[in-house]
Amino acid sequence: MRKQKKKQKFELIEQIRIEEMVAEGKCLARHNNMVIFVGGVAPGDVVDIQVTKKKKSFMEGRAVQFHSYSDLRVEPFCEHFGVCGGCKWQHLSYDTQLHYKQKQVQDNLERIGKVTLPPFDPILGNDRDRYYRNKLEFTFSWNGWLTNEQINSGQEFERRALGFHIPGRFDKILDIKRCYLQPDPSNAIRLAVRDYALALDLPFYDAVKQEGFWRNLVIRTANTGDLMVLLLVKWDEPEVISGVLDMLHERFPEITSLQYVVNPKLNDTYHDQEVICYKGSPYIHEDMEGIRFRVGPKSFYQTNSEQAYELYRLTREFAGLTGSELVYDLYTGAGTIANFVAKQCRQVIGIEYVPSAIEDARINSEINSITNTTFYAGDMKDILSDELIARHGRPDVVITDPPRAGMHPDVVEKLLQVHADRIVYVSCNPATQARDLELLSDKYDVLRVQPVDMFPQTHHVENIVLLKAKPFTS
Ligand SMILES: C[S@@+](CC[C@H](N)C(=O)[O-])C[C@H]1O[C@@H](n2cnc3c(N)ncnc32)[C@H](O)[C@@H]1O
Repeated sequence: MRKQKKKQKFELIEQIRIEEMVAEGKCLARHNNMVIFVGGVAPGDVVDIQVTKKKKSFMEGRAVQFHSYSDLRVEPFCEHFGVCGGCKWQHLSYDTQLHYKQKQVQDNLERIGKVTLPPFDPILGNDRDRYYRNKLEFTFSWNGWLTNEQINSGQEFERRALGFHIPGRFDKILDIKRCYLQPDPSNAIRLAVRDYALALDLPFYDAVKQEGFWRNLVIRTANTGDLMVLLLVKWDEPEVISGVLDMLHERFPEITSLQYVVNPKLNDTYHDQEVICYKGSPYIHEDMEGIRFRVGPKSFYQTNSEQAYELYRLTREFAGLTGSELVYDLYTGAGTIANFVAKQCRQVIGIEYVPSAIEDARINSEINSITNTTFYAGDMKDILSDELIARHGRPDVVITDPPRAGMHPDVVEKLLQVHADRIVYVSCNPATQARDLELLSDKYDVLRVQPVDMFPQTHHVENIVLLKAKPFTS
């Protein structure tokens, strides 16, 4: 018989003052020269901490009792705060959030990057600190998460749920009453689908047994007014699928794209599944300065349209384009930056791992009559090769927007060899960006740093850095 691992019980540290906000939205306190990382608190709170993990140089814990609250706190506006995995910084005012995001970028660049930095531009906040997302994905569950209050109330609650994952739990879903992330009619659509499904006898998904009919619901609201709803179910049940989609069509005439997927697989990804367009168009469109981006049910598009525009506008400004430049757009996704800057330069080469994103990138050039873009699909470290550079020429400007892990060392090495005059480095992870900046620092100076907030109420921050090639010294 397998032995049950005994859960170690660590100490309770009483009446400790939270000092600072640090990486990943955690706060830091100190006890007997040991650092403790705690979530869900604010600098200035005085709390009792139950230690949950102990390492040589740090501990992790959770606040179990509050003795006094920080002045930085505000009342969270969402009833799901503290349970739901999103919007974990709602207990801080938006100005405080921006302050800590800017600090997070500065600390990382100074501590890890160890490069000479110019004065930072102040973080660009989002005018809209709620309802800023254009896409949300909800999950059905046969056995939703009950809060402590619900359990302690002794009442019976509907266990079937449609909502978001509890942090760290693949199998537990919080039924969402109202979400403040996506504009109307997102909440009304989700609740209508939930009520429709509850009234029928078909099972909500069980993520442990990997069975159940109702799986996921994706809602996309574009800045053009287009609205896409995508329903995912486990097996084909034509009458039920038509029933729910007809109900949506009737109640929400603003839906421009109504689609569904029968996903019989064990996992939720549908990129390899057929999407059936039930009513309306198979696509929605986003708009940026008159450039239309076609977004299909499987396409990637930045989830905050308003701030994506600000991010791209600043990226283009940092690139200092005059019309004559050859630009390489690394990690181009659906070619959004490449197409956005194309009219201000001679030619853009976009490179991206995902072939379907590259198809979108090409289509987006085509529908906007952009003829000076060329896109390649493949791993950056293979595609960004001597052969590619011989074919297209040495870039004047490189724009790079890698995933959270940053750039592969071979890619950084290639950029050092290529030695473009300017690199605009867009990043969603200041720690890996700082690491890469240090690697580039032999040949590049940092000229500008501009954090941008794409995700209010969370600790996430985007950062744009302009690097300029140092003059050759031989
Ligand atoms: C942060 S996104 C940038 C998207 C795009 N610049 C935009 O603004 O929409 C990073 C992109 O890098 C791509 N990617 C990740 N690893 C890659 C690799 N090894 N080679 C090429 N592309 C990669 C991902 O598929 C993703 O589209």
